[in-house]
Amino acid sequence: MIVTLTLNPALDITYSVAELKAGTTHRPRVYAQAGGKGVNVSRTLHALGRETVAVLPLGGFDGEAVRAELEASGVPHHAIPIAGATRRTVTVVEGSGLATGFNESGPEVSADEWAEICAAVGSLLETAVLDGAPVLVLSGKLPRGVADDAYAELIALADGFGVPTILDTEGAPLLAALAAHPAIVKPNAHELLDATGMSDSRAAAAELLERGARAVVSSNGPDGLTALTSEGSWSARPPRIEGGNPTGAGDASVAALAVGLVDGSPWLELLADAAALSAATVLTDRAGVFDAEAYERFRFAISAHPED
Ligand SMILES: O=P(O)(O)OC[C@H]1O[C@](O)(CO)[C@@H](O)[C@H]1O
Repeated sequence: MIVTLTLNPALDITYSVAELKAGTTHRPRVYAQAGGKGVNVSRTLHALGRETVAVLPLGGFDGEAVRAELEASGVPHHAIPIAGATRRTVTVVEGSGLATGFNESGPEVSADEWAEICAAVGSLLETAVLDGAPVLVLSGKLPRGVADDAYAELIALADGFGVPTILDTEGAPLLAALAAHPAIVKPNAHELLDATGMSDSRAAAAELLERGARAVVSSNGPDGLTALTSEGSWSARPPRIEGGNPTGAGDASVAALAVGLVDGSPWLELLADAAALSAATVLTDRAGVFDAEAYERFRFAISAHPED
């Protein structure tokens, strides 16, 4: 069982246009679906036939739309009602594959709502532990009202059940979480440099390891993924893709990392799979949706290699 938690979910809207031209009117192709990083991870895992549940606070009109879409698409979920209104995230994707995002900041989560979220995660993990070896995935930006050490608190909670965590976030919440020893942190290259204030990715990943992460996997778009642990470093590069939609490609790699953690896969296999799933996600118009045929092809074509 892979439990994902998206503290600031969204009604994810994708506008596909040939080219974005400021100051003009566009008539886009539109997709609207439940989103936020952890939701995309659960959607991917569900499509892979893996057991998952997406935990998310929901409120307001768009929160209802998110809930209805999750019901319709069959992604297992556990919603915690909140007073604030769930946000929208809008991505405009051009034919070239260039994606421009507009991520609203989202609602405030009260202290009581935060306590309910923690209790829900705790009881899901407690049950999941009885059924096997679960993993907890923590993804995305924190909502207002929740302290920067929220992820640290959740990692400690999971640790109490012996459950490893994968964390995909940025900035202060990422840094605050490291001392709680997440099994894997997955910042993208920009977030990695931004969090550490460094200019070299390898040194920045080493810094996160030094501060407590057990493994650092950084994603760098078409350049692929690099993992760093105390045992070594490995990289995998996806095939070159023209066009598509890169939104949610990082979430697909987190889904693959979670599967690898559950299965106990070696890093070479795990990274190659993450690069393949993420590339197969770029090929589709929608975040959190991958091209199954391409995924099978890429899995055999991509191999990871150790870094010096
Ligand atoms: O939590 P944020 O960092 O604002 O990211 C949310 C967004 O990220 C995505 O999951 C893509 O990774 C979008 O679907 C969108 O909902």
